[in-house]
Amino acid sequence: MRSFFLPSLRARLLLLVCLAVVPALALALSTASEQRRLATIEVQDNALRLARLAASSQEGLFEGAHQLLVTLSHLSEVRRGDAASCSRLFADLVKAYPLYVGFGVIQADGNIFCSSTPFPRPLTVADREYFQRAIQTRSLAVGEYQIGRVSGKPSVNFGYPIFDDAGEIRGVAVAALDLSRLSEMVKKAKLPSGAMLTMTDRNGIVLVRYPDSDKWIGQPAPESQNIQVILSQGGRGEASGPAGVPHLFGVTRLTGTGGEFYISVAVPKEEAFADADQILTRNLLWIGFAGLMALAAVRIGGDRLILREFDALEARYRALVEHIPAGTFLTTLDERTLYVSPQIERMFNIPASVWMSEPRYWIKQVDPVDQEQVVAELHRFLTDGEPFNSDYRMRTADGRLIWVHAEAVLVRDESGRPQCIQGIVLDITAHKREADLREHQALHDALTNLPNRVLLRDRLEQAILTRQRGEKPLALLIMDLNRFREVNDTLGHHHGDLLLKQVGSRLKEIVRMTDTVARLGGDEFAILLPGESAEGAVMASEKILKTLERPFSLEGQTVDVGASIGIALCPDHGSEADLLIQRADVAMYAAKESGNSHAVYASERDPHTTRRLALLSGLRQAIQKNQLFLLYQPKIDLRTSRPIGVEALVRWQHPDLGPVAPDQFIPLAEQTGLIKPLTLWVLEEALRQCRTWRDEGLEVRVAVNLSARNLQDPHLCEEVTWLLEAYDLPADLLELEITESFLMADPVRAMEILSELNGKGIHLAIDDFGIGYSSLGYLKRLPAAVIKIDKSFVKGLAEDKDDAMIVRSTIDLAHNLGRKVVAEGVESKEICEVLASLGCDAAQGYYFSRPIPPKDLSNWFKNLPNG
Ligand SMILES: Nc1nc2c(ncn2[C@@H]2O[C@@H]3COP(=O)(O)O[C@H]4[C@@H](O)[C@H](n5cnc6c(=O)[nH]c(N)nc65)O[C@@H]4COP(=O)(O)O[C@H]3[C@H]2O)c(=O)[nH]1
Repeated sequence: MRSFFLPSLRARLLLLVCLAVVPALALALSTASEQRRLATIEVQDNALRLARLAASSQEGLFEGAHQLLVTLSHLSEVRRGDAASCSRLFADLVKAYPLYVGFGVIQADGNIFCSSTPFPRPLTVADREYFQRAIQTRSLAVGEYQIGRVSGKPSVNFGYPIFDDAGEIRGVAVAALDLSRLSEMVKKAKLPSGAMLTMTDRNGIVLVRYPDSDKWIGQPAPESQNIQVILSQGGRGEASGPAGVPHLFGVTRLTGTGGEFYISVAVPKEEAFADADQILTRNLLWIGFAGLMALAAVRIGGDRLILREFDALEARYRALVEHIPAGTFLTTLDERTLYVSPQIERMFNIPASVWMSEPRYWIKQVDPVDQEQVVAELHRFLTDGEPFNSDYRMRTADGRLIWVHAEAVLVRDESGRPQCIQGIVLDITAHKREADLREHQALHDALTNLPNRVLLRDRLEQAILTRQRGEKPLALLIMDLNRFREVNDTLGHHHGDLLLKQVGSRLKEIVRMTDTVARLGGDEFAILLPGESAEGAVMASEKILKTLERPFSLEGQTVDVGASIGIALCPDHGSEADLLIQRADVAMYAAKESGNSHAVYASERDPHTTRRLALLSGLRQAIQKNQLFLLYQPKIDLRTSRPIGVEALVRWQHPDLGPVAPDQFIPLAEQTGLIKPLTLWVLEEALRQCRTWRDEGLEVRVAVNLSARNLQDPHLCEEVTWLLEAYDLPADLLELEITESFLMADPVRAMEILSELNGKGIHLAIDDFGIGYSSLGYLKRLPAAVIKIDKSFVKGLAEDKDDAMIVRSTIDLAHNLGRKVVAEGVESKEICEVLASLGCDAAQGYYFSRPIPPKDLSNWFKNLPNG
């Protein structure tokens, strides 16, 4: 990570400094260029001025030569044709005019007539251009560079025609200008340093050159080819000078001289630009110096003031990145790893160099099971720019499979273009394991490890959905154990837990793999049977009940528990999970109440159907608004034929539905909890009536029915006692009838409550005896004084031998246990007599009286034979 971006930062700072220097550099260069341009103009102007100055002085010289020759051409020595005197004159004249190397006269044929310099043999100059032109033009002609044939010196000759009196040309007077002397004159011109003044003839041959005149006279001037061009530019220009060195030129042409001469002043460009170049050099030095200073400042100061800060920042960032409990990474857009933090190296035991070794290396480590998902999510991330956020499995170097949580974002530049991918990776294996465990715990029962209600509901929903697609039936069984409470209360919770575990194991053993066994809480289990019809569900229930018949061994204690199973079917009883659970529950209670071990849901027994819900709300109001009333049916002693008490039987006059039989609303009240207020209402009403009768002098024991739910009410005994006290009645004037099958639903609890009630002196009777199959041992322990034989046995007493046998053995059994027997449903004298013959103590039934209102009962009592 170190120096990951600092070098580039430093380089960028240095680059900034360099960029800052560029404008200064450009300014210096453009200034220098301007200065050079101005210097060029100035130097060329100056050169031209000097050239013109030199030209005008040369023109004066040439004019002097012209005058001199005109004068000479008129001298008598010249005109007389005396060569000797002419030569002498010219010899003297040379001394007087040191600028000339010689004077002479040339005859019209070109032969030299006389000369300031003696010449031993005849010489001709007829070929000289100046001579020819002087004759042709009949005026002054100036020649080109030449080496004098008489003087042997370099010169430029002036020729002027000599006319005779007739105006004919007799010859040409000549003056040879000494070029070396001419150069001497030029020396006086004030030339700028390094400048060069040159005079050339029309052939570009140097006549005069300062400096180095001796070297150049008679030589072709290098710049001569450009002279015409420069002249065409107004006399200012640029050309290569001696040794090819570029020069700035000022050039002028000598006019009115009778010849063609050029004077130029040339300054080497180097000299011309010396000032500008010097300034440029100085400026460049300053800029360079300033740049170097800035670079040094950036390198030293930048490092100290800025980069050190960045370094510290980077170190802090690195410390943070490398110490957070997550690995961080940076990749290119084509997933080439640029950086992985040490956490990632440790997490996978794979060094950073391996991660970086090839593009998309990381994807190889993803578990093949998750690869497709990861690649798809990555594709979405890279195309849509949505943050990458995913959990998947990856393989470590040592082959372990770990769960990781990865998040990544695209890092963008200022214009929003993605530059690279940055992200974090967390090892969530432990977390995942915990979450799985938590999920398992949330969905399973801790004791049995079976699915709990939540998971059952979920699976049920799934099964319903699958069924809808496949049109397969589905059965839900809800089961609770019959004697679980007994085990719990007698052997303790530990044994209760063991029992539940064993029940769970047995249930799991006998169901199919596709079935679900769940514990709903307490001793309640559910079994989900997908694809099972009603017949199949009944068979499964029987199988379950059979497997539970085998005794359970709980740490040496052997217990028997039965169970009740309610069955609900999809779609017959509903297509919603909650409804099916509720209906299987209803069926289970129905099974319990009916004394059967299993029952399929039937809407008639369901308190939740529409009619039942309407009844339920009506019943609630009926209790509050006194729409209930009691009828009383007497019980007759079969030996004395005297009444021994009455049974209070509740009636409901529904405002819309008319009379509603207790068979319809008592189970409803039991299933919904309304039974408690209802029982209290009946108890109070019956005791109030008993009080009234007593006040009227009629001492009659009133029997009130209790239901199974009343036996689970811990306040029952207290409330009954309170009512007896409230109506100031002795406890033995109250009898409580409890149906045998209710007792068997929770025998331990029933025993407790009955003992408590009995302890208060209240009479107890077991109702509907014979259908609940109570064990003899249990019956023996019950504190009930009376056993009421169910009317279903009594009815068939005259014809059915089995019924007669049951009634007889019940009477015998009861008597052996010291209990009285009351027969219910006695409708005829014949049955009454059979019962009496069997030793039955008392009877109740239509034969004696139907259930009647209390005032009718008072009359009934009074009308008895022994009234
Ligand atoms: N066929 C026939 N029936 C006879 C004869 N003699 C009496 N009965 C009927 O037999 C039932 C006797 O009451 P049960 O067995 O306790 O059965 C009762 C009892 O379990 C329940 N019940 C009635 N009142 C109450 C109450 O106040 N509280 C509770 N918890 N249950 C009650 O409702 C059941 C039905 O009550 P009822 O309809 O009043 O029906 C009464 C009564 O009218 C007869 O000779 N032949």
